[in-house]
Parts: sequence; C-alpha cells; structure tokens
Amino acid sequence: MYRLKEPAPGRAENLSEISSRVREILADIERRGEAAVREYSRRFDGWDPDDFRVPDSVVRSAGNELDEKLKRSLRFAVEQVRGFAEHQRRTLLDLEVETLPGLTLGHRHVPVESVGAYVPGGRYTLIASTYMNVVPARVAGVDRVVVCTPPRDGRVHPAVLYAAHLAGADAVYALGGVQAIAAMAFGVLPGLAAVDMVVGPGNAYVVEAKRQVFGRVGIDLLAGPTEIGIIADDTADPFLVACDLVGQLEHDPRSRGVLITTSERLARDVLAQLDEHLRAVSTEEVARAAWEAGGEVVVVADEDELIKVCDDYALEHVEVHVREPQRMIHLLRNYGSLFVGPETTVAYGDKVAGPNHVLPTLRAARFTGGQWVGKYLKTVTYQYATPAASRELAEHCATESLAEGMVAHARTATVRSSASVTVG
Ligand SMILES: NC(=O)c1ccc[n+]([C@@H]2O[C@H](COP(=O)([O-])OP(=O)(O)OC[C@H]3O[C@@H](n4cnc5c(N)ncnc54)[C@H](O)[C@@H]3O)[C@@H](O)[C@H]2O)c1
Ligand SMILES: N[C@H](CO)Cc1c[nH]c[nH+]1
Ligand SMILES: [Zn+2]
Repeated sequence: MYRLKEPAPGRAENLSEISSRVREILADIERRGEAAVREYSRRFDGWDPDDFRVPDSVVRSAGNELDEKLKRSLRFAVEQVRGFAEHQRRTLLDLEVETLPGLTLGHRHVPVESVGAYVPGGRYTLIASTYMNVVPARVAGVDRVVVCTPPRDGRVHPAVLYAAHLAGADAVYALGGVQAIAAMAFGVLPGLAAVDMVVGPGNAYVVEAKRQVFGRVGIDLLAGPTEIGIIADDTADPFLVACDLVGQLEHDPRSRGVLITTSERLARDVLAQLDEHLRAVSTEEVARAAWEAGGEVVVVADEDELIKVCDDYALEHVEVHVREPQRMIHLLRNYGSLFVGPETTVAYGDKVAGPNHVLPTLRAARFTGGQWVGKYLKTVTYQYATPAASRELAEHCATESLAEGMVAHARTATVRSSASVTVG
C-alpha cells in the first residue's frame, strides 16, 4: 500500500488542547450554574436571552415561515426515518426462557426516561439532525425529549423548529456548544431538569463535552466532525468519487475524506479532478481546508488489502464503488454506515433515506455503530425460580462464593437450600 496524498500532521496536539478547554468550561458551569452558561453563550455565540427556551407557540407555528416544498421534503424525511426506526424497534424482542427446569430468565428493553438532543448549528443549520435525534427516542418510548441548538442571527431557524415539532420534541432551547451539553447534563437552567442521556452530533468541542460528561449521564456515541471513506476499483467513476468526497468535506475544516483504491489510474484521475469539484461549491473554503489537512488517497494491492485498510480506518461513512458492490456489506466490519454502489450517496443517508446520520467518528466505528432506537433502550434482565431450581443454584453458588472467600454471598444461597455446604 502507498499514499498519493497524505494528511497534514499535528491533529493530536490540537485535540488535547480542546480537551483541557472543555474540562475547564464544564467545571465552571458545574460550579457557577446558570451564570456560567450565560457567560459562555455570550462569549461563543453572542447570545444571552431572558429565557433560552423557545416558546412552544413559536415551535408550533414555525412551519408558517417555510415554503411548502421544503415542508413536504421534511415530512418525507421524517417518515423515512421513523419508518426505519420502527422496523428496527421490532427486531428488539423481549425474552423469557427456562434454561433449567424451574429457572426462568428474561430480558426487557426499557427506554431511558429523559434525553437531551444536541442539534449542531454553528456553520450550517443541520435540520436533519433534529429528527435523527428525536425520532428514534420517540420510537423507543422516551418520556421527555428536549433539544438544544445554537441560535443563528438571534433565533433558531424555523426549519429546525418545524422538524422538532414533526419529530415530537417536548421543548427546544436556543443554546449551543459545551454550555448546552453541560446545561442538559447538569440541569442548571431554570425549567430544564437534568436529563438521563445526552445525544447528538457536533463539532470537536461538543463531542469532547459529551465524552467528559459520560458516566454522569449516558451518551449515544462520539459523533464528531464528519468523515467520508470511499473504496473503489477500476470500475468507479472518478467524477462521482471526487464529487462525493467534496460533498462531505464541506462540513468542517476538521472533516476527513479518504479514498482507498486498487486502481492507481482511478486515484490519479480523482486527484486531477478534485480541484475542479472544490471550486464548484460556494463552501470551497471549508472543504479545501479539510482536504488539505485531512484528505488521503491510498492505493492498495488487491481487494483483500482494500477491505483490511478500510476496516483499519474505521470511518464514519463508507461509499462502495467496486464491481458487485453488495458483496462488501458482509466483508467490511468497521464503519458507521455503508453506501453501496454508485446510485446512492452519503447525502441521501444524511437527510432522507432513513438510516440514522448520527454516526461514529475518530475510529469509534471499531466499537460502536451509529445512533438508533436501540441506543435509547436499556436491556435489563430478571430471573425467578422454583424451590427445586433454587436448591440447585444454591449449591453451585455457595461453592463458588466460598472459593472466593465471599462468605456472606454463600450464606444467602445456603439459607435457601438444604445443600450440605458448610458456611465458614
Ligand atoms: N458524526 C456525525 O454523526 C455528525 C452529524 C452531523 C454533523 N456532524 C458534525 O457536527 C459539526 C457541527 O459543527 P458546528 O461548529 O457547525 O456546530 P456545533 O453546533 O457543533 O458547534 C457550534 C458551537 O461550538 C461552540 N464553539 C465554537 N468555538 C468554540 C471554542 N473556541 N471553544 C468552545 N466552544 C466553541 C459554540 O458555542 C457554538 O455554539 C461538524 O463538525 C459536522 O461534521 C457530525
Ligand atoms: N454527514 C453528516 C454526518 O456526519 C450528517 C449531515 C447532515 N446534513 C448533512 N450532513
Ligand atoms: Zn453530511
């Protein structure tokens, strides 16, 4: 394997600076509460309203400000996302089995009680992140779902409010960044009680804040600056490959785009076209910065190496532009979401197709998939037994407990049985 384009060095140092900055902000908000939230909101977003909550009447009527075409597309998208989430929910079955005569074991999928959903809004108004967060929470049966999103031009964009209303959010707060994650996790704003789980994507500050509040509250996953990987062979269309790389690079100067290909000719064709695709978009500045800092082109020897390298990168999105692309669904292991064949593209998944767009970044795809209805459900277990089954368990339990020196554990077993185990 060799690279025709390398990423720029120096990203790791940057991340550790962000981490310490976020730690200071979270500690300050925990100590000083609302006053600190207001101070950071003023500093980073120039925003300090009387009340961060958007009035419900404004949320309900936001659709009046939107044109019908956009509203139709948003309704289509929400139905696609809801439909897929409902199908996924049906795969999560409660279970009750008798694994020994008289011993019944079971599990149930129980929704978390309250969720705080972060909808990014620094650079773009990410309307779709509203329903990607809220819909699966609602399908899971979460009782309370609040949304936080940064204001732009002194308000939350009406399309985000319309999407929040369609998706079924209980409240929307115009608050962004680390201060929003802290407000939802710590419950420091009047009327906004602490939630059990903070979910949603965001920039490097937001994702680091989620990582740091984890434990105190649950999180869905680490969904930071967008990444696109494309695996391709000599059948791929260099135009589509270059176009789709730039398609995601416009997200953030920290976004990554990686082409991994068995064809040096394709790699060179894509590189030759890339500048033209960057120049074709008005978001060129961000996309070009991302490409220069985080763009990579890797040429591999064969398909086995293609799969191995792609799995090592563990990228958020992977587009598959190879012969018989469906084969890759079962051959690849580490990715957030797969886009199979040239007729689909990451933007479909971002907005309208149905699978969730909140997906793992920074190699988190090695250990987690993306957001989905299952992330909002706790799989809890239970057991009950007949007296005969209890005696059988008691004997084994007491023997093992005594071998560990756990005498009180052993006693809880032996008092339930006539087993001849000596309690020391
Ligand atoms: N992985 C995913 O699933 C996924 C999905 C959608 C979007 N994204 C990513 O979400 C991100 C959105 O980023 P964004 O910046 O546009 O919006 P954002 O809402 O995530 O962040 C904006 C907030 O960042 C805070 N901020 C800005 N500079 C700061 C600083 N120096 N210190 C502390 N806080 C600061 C501000 O408070 C602001 O409200 C992009 O990186 C995009 O790629 C990821
Ligand atoms: N590609 C993003 C996930 O990394 C999601 C998104 C929403 N809108 C546009 N893109
Ligand atoms: Zn995107």
